[in-house]
Amino acid sequence: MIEDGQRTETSEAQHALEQRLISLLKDYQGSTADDVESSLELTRARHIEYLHEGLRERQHHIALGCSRPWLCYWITHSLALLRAPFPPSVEPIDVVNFLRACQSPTGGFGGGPMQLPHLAPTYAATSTLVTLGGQDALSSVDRAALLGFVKRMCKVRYALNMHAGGEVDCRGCYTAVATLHMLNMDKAAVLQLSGMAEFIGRGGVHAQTYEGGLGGEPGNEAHGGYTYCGLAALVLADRVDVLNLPSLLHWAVHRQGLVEGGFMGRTNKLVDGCYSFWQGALFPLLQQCICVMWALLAEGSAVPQVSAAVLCTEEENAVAEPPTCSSSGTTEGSRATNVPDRPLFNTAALRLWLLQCCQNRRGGGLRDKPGTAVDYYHTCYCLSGLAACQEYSGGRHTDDFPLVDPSINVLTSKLDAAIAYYGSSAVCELESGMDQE
Ligand SMILES: CC(C)=CCC/C(C)=C/CC/C(C)=C/COP(=O)(O)OP(=O)(O)O
Ligand SMILES: [Zn+2]
Repeated sequence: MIEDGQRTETSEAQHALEQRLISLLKDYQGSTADDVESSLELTRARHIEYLHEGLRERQHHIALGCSRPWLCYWITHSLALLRAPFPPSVEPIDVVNFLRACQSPTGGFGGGPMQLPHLAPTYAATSTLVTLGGQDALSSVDRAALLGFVKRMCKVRYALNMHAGGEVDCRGCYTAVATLHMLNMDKAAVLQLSGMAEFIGRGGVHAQTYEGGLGGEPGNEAHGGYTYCGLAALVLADRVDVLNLPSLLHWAVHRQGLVEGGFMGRTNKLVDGCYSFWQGALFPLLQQCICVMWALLAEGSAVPQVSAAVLCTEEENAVAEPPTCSSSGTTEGSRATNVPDRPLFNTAALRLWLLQCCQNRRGGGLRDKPGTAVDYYHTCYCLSGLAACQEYSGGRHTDDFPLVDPSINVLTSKLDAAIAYYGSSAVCELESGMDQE
């Protein structure tokens, strides 16, 4: 907290925002004076304790019986973001062995041992193994069988089933393409078989709505979770050309709550900590597409309003010139080469919302909003949102997060290591005799 005497002119805006959040927080049921008065620090040690407890109790999460690889991912990724090791009583190999038990002999991973393969836990298990890294974890994925499973999910015209006979929405497109990306496997056949570009964008059934965001499936309301899945899938597939990017950017900037600074998932709904990632990560992804977007604007599309919130300073809000593109001007590859010279959303406001309102400072963990309980899903995505704030704040604030790939949400260093491992000649030779469907 800033002491009155120490306040400078530039800290005035931050102080005003802090005061606003404090009075807001006091209004929420269940908040205590202690919650409100604490300083704006990430209470790392408490969060690490909470995550360690989750790893130790992992076997007992019966209520989440079909999401157990997700729990592994939320916890291991959160620990990786906090640069924290596993607790002494749990070895990374325990998690690898558990995920091995979730792997289906027909390819892909189920939500628990002996369950049918499903694209969502397949993405979660793979992200966990990539985050753990090393020979044991990376070699445990049966890549050939997994590709067969993903191809079998492409039987519908447009997009993929989440599991055999299951629902069809943007999550399937994303989890399929993100998993293949982590495993350094060719995405072209799955793109072609699924027609996912035309499912998400123009040219087919079109999940992008009149608002600019994407619905889970064509005809549904635009929603942050599905918008992330659709945009990230198209970035990874190098097919953002099918989207109306100015309209998507316009929708995304207006999802940041003007009062709280957090993001909402849909128009006129409440802000929620987890959208700090689902919505917050849209901006670095859009940044990767920005040269394409400005080319579209040059063709005469409407200019998007880039200012994220009234909380920005005038200088931050000024959009006199298009952002500079520091790369070759293409969207090739999934890495953010075009680091913005100013953030496309209000990173300071989002960070304050997360630190002030979403942390449980005493018990550890992060939450949807004050008055709700912490859980591992919100802990993972609130921390992921904070990491995005750090990276795209143009150096304005740092909470010591490592670099994260916004299209996959694993550490960039871990993703690079996995891609190199799967591309190495030793692994290719080992797998060369395998039958790829
Ligand atoms: C990688 C992967 C599988 C990603 C899934 C992304 C996704 C669809 C996230 C949305 C999760 C969520 C909080 C839904 C709540 O909708 P709601 O209608 O209850 O909440 P609302 O009021 O905030 O819209
Ligand atoms: Zn949430």
